[in-house]
Amino acid sequence: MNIGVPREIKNNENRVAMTPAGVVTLERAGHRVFVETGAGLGSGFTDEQYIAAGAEIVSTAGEAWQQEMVMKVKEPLSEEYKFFYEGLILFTYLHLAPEPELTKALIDNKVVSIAYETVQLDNGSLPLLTPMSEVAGRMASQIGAQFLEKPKGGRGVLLSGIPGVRRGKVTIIGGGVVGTNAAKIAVGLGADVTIIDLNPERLRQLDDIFGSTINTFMSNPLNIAEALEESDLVIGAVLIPGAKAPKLVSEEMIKSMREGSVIVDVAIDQGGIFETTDRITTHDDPTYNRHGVLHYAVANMPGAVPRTSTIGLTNVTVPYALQLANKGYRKACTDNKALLKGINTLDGFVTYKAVAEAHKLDYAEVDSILQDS
Ligand SMILES: NC(=O)C1=CN([C@@H]2O[C@H](COP(=O)(O)OP(=O)(O)OC[C@H]3O[C@@H](n4cnc5c(N)ncnc54)[C@H](O)[C@@H]3O)[C@@H](O)[C@H]2O)C=CC1
Ligand SMILES: CC(=O)C(=O)O
Repeated sequence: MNIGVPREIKNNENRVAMTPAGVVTLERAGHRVFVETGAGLGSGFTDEQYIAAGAEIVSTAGEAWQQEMVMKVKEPLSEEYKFFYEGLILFTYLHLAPEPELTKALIDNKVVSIAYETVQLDNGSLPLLTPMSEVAGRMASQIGAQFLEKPKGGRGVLLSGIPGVRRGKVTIIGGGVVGTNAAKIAVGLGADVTIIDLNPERLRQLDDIFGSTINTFMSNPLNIAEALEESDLVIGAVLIPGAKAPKLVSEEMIKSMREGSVIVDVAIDQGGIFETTDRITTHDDPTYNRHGVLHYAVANMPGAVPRTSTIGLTNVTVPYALQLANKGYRKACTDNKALLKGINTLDGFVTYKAVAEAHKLDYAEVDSILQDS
């Protein structure tokens, strides 16, 4: 199969969908990889390294996009929709629930879109989301600590406190991969950490992992409201796979927070869990102030640490890309049910229920389309 790897064009998105090591894996299996010139530079991979690995360098995005399968990191931006064509296999993060226009463009052009974030194993885990959630979770506490500094607009709180002065309070809503990794860093910084989750079993696991270094609470509006009133930093880390994030924090709750507190809505890629994170920010201009609270809502946080992120991402995506390339998407997805769950649009239909519900579009069972065609 011919595989294209375009350069990412989102603001400060320095990751790339394939490393030279990934090229070697695919090339040895008999596939050709076409990398847009300069695509790897942000992650420290030169064109020469790709050529040495067996890739062909193409000078335009169009040439990378005209291949049978395109691998990307972030969802295509509107200026990339013109590259869609019927039957294109697009393997990337998509986050379609908050993206009606992208969903429509994929359907109209009958793209076979396979979203990294909905590839799901039988145990419910999301193997192609996990490494980036690890990165974003760890970054969330680091970023929150930074924006709590006065010159950055925060209330001037040092999360660790010092002897004689109390520690800063961090509340993490959602105790999955992002939440756990955010907690690791926040605990390491010496903060007073609370994790709120809806799943009692998950709260038990967190209690086992962190012991008395954290507090755990069941997710309900009262517990969230009480935690927010006294938090310096709140991290949004909830996910319902494929669906729009639930708005768990109301504008009233934000108003109850102290001036200069910070929220980091990691779940913004699925629409965000705060009523007031009604817009996505960028690494260039990452925060805005609402009711005296600094809001950070960058949807591609790992793009800021591309060396770590690109390697972490491709470690997990390349084995799935190899299955798609070796067998074609129909057989690969029929043989591997985790990959099948990744298909969000096919033959002009939305095949992921939560996405269809988010846009009030007809939903078609992916199995039935694969059988019919
Ligand atoms: N902004 C960015 O750059 C990035 C964003 N993300 C996003 O971060 C979000 C979280 O991802 P993961 O941690 O990997 O998901 P996960 O599935 O590991 O964890 C989600 C957690 O939310 C909990 N949850 C569900 N409903 C809840 C509720 N009503 N109240 C409290 N907790 C609830 C679940 O029980 C689970 O523990 C996703 O939207 C993901 O796409 C991930 C990586 C980068
Ligand atoms: C998960 C995701 O969207 C990202 O890493 O940018």
